[in-house]
Amino acid sequence: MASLSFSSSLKPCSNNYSRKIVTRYRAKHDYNTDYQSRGLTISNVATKPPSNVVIPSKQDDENIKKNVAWTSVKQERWQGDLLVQGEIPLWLNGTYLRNGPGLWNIGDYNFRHLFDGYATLVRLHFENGRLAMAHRQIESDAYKASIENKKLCYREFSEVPKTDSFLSYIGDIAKLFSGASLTDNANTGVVKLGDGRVVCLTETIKGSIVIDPNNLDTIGKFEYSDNLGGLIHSAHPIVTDSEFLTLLPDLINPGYVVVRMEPGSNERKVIGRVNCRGGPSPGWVHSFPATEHYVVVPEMPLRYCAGNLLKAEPTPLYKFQWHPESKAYMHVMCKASGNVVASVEVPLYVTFHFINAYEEKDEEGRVTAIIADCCEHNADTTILQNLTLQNLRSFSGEDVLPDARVGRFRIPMDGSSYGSLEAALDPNEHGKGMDMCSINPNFLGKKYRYTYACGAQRPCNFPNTLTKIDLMNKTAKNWVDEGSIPSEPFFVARPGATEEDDGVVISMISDKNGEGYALLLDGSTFQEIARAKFPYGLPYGLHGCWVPKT
Ligand SMILES: CC1=C(/C=C/C(C)=C/C=C/C(C)=C/C=C/C=C(C)/C=C/C=O)C(C)(C)CCC1
Ligand SMILES: [Fe+2]
Repeated sequence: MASLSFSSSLKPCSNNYSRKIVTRYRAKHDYNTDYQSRGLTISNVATKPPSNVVIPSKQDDENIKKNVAWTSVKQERWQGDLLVQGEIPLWLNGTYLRNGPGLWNIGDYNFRHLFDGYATLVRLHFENGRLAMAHRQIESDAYKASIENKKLCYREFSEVPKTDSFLSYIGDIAKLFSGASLTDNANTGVVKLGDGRVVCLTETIKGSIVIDPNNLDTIGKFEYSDNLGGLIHSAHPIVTDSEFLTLLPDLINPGYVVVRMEPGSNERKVIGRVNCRGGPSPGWVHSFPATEHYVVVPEMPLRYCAGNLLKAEPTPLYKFQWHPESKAYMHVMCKASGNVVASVEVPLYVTFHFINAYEEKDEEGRVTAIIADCCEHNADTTILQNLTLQNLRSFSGEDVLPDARVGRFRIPMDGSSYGSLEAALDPNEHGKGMDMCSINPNFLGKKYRYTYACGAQRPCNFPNTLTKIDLMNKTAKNWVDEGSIPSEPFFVARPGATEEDDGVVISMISDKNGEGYALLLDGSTFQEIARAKFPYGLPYGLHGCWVPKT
C-alpha cells in the first residue's frame, strides 16, 4: 500500500510556530487577544449563560439573520448547567460528545466549505435528571498554527495555504507527499475506544486526537505504533468494546487495506487487502459497514484524484472526481481470513454514510447475501457543492437540497457478478432528504429494524428534520422545528432494554434566530421528552459518541 512516510522536520508555515510558541498558547491570558482578533473569547466555567462575553466578529454581523448552524462558534469555550424543560430519564447517566467543524474563519478570511472548519467539541453531560453543557475548540496543530500565524497553515478539505513563490510552491508539494502540510484538524467525529480512550477523527491519519471527555482538554495525538504508513483513512472506523476496524485507501496501487486494532493497543494489524476493480484511484471511503463476520468495502465511482489534491483552488468536486465509466462495486472481506469472498458490480451510487449491514441466511444458516444500507444521494455528487458555506448561508426559500434515500445494497454470496441497490422505503416518507444516521449500537452488524437520521421538510437547502425510519414497515416518523437545523440524531439504548427502539435520541438544534437547544426524543414514540436551551446557539456539528457513566 501507499507508504509515504511522514517527515516531521517539514512544518507548514515554517516561520516556525515552535514548541516555545505552543507552550505560550497554553497560557490562557496570553492568547486571549488572538481569539479576540478573530471574534472569539474564552469564557471559563460558568454556571449561568454569560451575558457580556461574546464579541461578535465581522462574520457574525454578516450572518445575523442566517441560521446559527453556519455561523462560527462565538467563543473558544463555555461550560455550565442548563435549565431542563421536560424530564430527562433517570437511567440516562453519561456523556454525549459531538464533534464538527464549528469555526470557519481566520480573522477576516472566511473558509468556503462546511468541512473546512476548525473542530468544535460539544459535551452534554447527563446525571440524575440534570444536564450540563460545555463546548471547546480542539487544539490541533492546524488550529493553533492558524492562531499563531493569523493565516491558514495546513491543507484543509478545500482550503490550501497560499504560497508566495514558485520555490515555496514546490516545497508545498513536497510537504503534501510527506503529509506534513495535511491538516490534523480532527473535525468529523469522535469515538470511544474499547479501552476508554476518546479519539476525535478526520480523514487524515495524523488528525487522530485524544481528548478528555470530562473537560474537553486536548490530550495529544493518537500515534499509531505500526508502520502501515499512508496518509488517509476512513473518517468512520467501526468501534466496539472489542475492536476498531478501519480502511486505508491506497492511492498508489489502487485498493484498500482493511485493518483492525485491539483495545489498549495503538497498533493496527492488517486483515486483508482489496484491489480496486475500476478507475485510476480508489473511491472515496468516508465510511463503510461491517457485519458480524465480514467487512464490506465500498468502491464508489466518486474517486480520490491526485491531480485535484495538488490544486491550490477548490475544484467542483474538491479532491475527488466522478468516474461513472469506472463503474461501482461492493467487496466483502471475511474478518477471520482476510479473503475477499464477494466482489460485485452494483448500480452507480454516491454515499458518505453507511447505516448498517447484516448477513442474510438460508434455513441451514448459510450466508446467502450481505445487506448493506446507506444514505444514498441518487448517484449525484451535487451534495458536495451544496455544502459550501455560501449556499448554506443563503437560503432563499427555494428547494435546493438534492434528493437522497435509504439505499439498500444486496450483495449475493454465491459468486454472482452483480449486486442490487434499491430504496429501502419510499423516500417521500422522509421528505427525500437522508443523511447523518444512527442506529441502536447493540444491532451493529446484525439484522435491524430502525434507523434515526436527518430528513427534509421542503423547501430547504439542508436536511432540517429528525426522522425515525422503520425499515420493516417502510414508514418514517418525522420531527421538525420550523427554520431550525437539527444535528445527527444519536440513539442511546436504555440499559436492560429488550426492544430495539427502547431508548432516547439526542440531537442539538441550531435555529434561525441565533439560538439553540439540546433535544431528547423518545426512541420509540419519537415524541419530545426534554429540551434545554443553550446560552447561545451553536454551529452545526457532525457526529457524536456516548460515554456511559462508569
Ligand atoms: C483534509 C483532507 C481531506 C479531508 C476530508 C474530510 C475532512 C472529509 C470530511 C467529510 C465529511 C464530513 C462528510 C460528510 C458528509 C455529510 C453529508 C453528505 C451530509 C449531507 C446532508 O444532506 C481529504 C479530502 C481526505 C484529502 C486530503 C486532505
Ligand atoms: Fe461522516
